[in-house]
Amino acid sequence: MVVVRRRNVKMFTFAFLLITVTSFLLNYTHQVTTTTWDPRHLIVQFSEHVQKLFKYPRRPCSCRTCISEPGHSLWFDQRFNSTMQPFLTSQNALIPEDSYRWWLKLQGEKSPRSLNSTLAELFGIIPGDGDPLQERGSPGCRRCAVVGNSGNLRQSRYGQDIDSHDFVLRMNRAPTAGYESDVGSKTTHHFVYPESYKELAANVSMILIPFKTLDLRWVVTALTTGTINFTYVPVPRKIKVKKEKILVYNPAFMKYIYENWLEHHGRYPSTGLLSLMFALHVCDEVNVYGFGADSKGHWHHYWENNTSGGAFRKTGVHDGDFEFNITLTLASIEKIKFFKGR
Ligand SMILES: CC(=O)N[C@H]1[C@H]([C@H](O)[C@H](O)CO)O[C@](OP(=O)(O)OC[C@H]2O[C@@H](n3ccc(N)nc3=O)[C@H](O)[C@@H]2O)(C(=O)O)C[C@@H]1O
Ligand SMILES: CC(=O)N[C@@H]1[C@@H](O[C@@H]2O[C@H](CO)[C@H](O)[C@H](O)[C@H]2O)[C@@H](O)[C@@H](CO)O[C@H]1O
Repeated sequence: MVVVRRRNVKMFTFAFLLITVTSFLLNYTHQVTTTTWDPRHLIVQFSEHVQKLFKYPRRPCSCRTCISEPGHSLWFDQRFNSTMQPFLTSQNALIPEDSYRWWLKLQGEKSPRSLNSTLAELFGIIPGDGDPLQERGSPGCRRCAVVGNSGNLRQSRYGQDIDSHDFVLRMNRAPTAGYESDVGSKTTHHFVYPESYKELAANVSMILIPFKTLDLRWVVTALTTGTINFTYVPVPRKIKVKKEKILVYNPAFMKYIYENWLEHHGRYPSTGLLSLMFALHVCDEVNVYGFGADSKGHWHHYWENNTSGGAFRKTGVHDGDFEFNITLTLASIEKIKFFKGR
């Protein structure tokens, strides 16, 4: 009798543990899995989940709702992959072959230099040891504002609201001086590529988005010899930003966005979408400003007076409409808050 009862307790404990661990691991990876009872498949899946769990432990989040939480929207869960790494770092400078081949075509670079030696040279100059925004294990609720460059920010009076975030992400040539009441004055991270570079305040992290090998080499020369001054347009020979403040966007993360989120629309993602997706992966709450047209249908920049500029929609590189729909869908499922401006 006692033996039977003990066996029952053991079996119950084993079944309970199996169910708990499996559901925790499946939940953890955010993947939409189809049920299959092939034992080999289950073992492979199980070991992959365990590996991911140890490699990418989930950061505790104390917001009311946290972006990476699965189970709220199938559309989101099917696209969001929390294991994708937004930065290249000195410790993680490997780009998978397929991502590299895709990336090489973005700007049709003729005879590119070796990527490995370029990255080795780059990480010999910049520390490239990650970003405090990314430090896992730090508790709390990371509130991020992503500020695009749309003219709909004019007269919006969003400035104070934007500045109240822990992290404020801006991009390209976006100025704050003179526009503080509408766009705020705080910047923690600024996304640029050589052709859109502007000098940043000393406390701002520069996130380089490389679209070609030359962009990575440009950072090296802009910090040293000053030899590169032209890519497809003139670019600054020298930059003042401190080496410690430079972070490098991961081309494999760009490809993930292009495939999972853009579903191959356009030639490659815009800086706005790259910044928004970056925020979704490193912040707990994301509020989006300065995306889309203004109330009159103009697509100009907030610092431009010529409202018929329309540069963002007119380029043949990005699918502005599809990108904007992603933003609206994210807002409709309450993963982000979208501030439409004026
Ligand atoms: C002529 C041209 O090439 N314009 C491109 C410019 C240009 O290269 C830089 O401004 C140079 O400093 O860069 C882009 O973008 P741009 O610098 O215009 O804007 C950054 C991001 O803000 C969002 N945006 C902008 C204006 C607007 N009316 N609505 C918006 O939603 C978009 O998400 C956009 O990505 C870029 O890098 O993506 C995309 C633009 O197409
Ligand atoms: C207006 C246009 O199509 N310019 C392209 C240029 O695209 C721009 O690239 C930027 C990154 O370098 C950024 O993505 C911006 O949003 C794009 O408009 C490049 O593709 C360039 C490559 O040689 O060709 C220009 O004609």
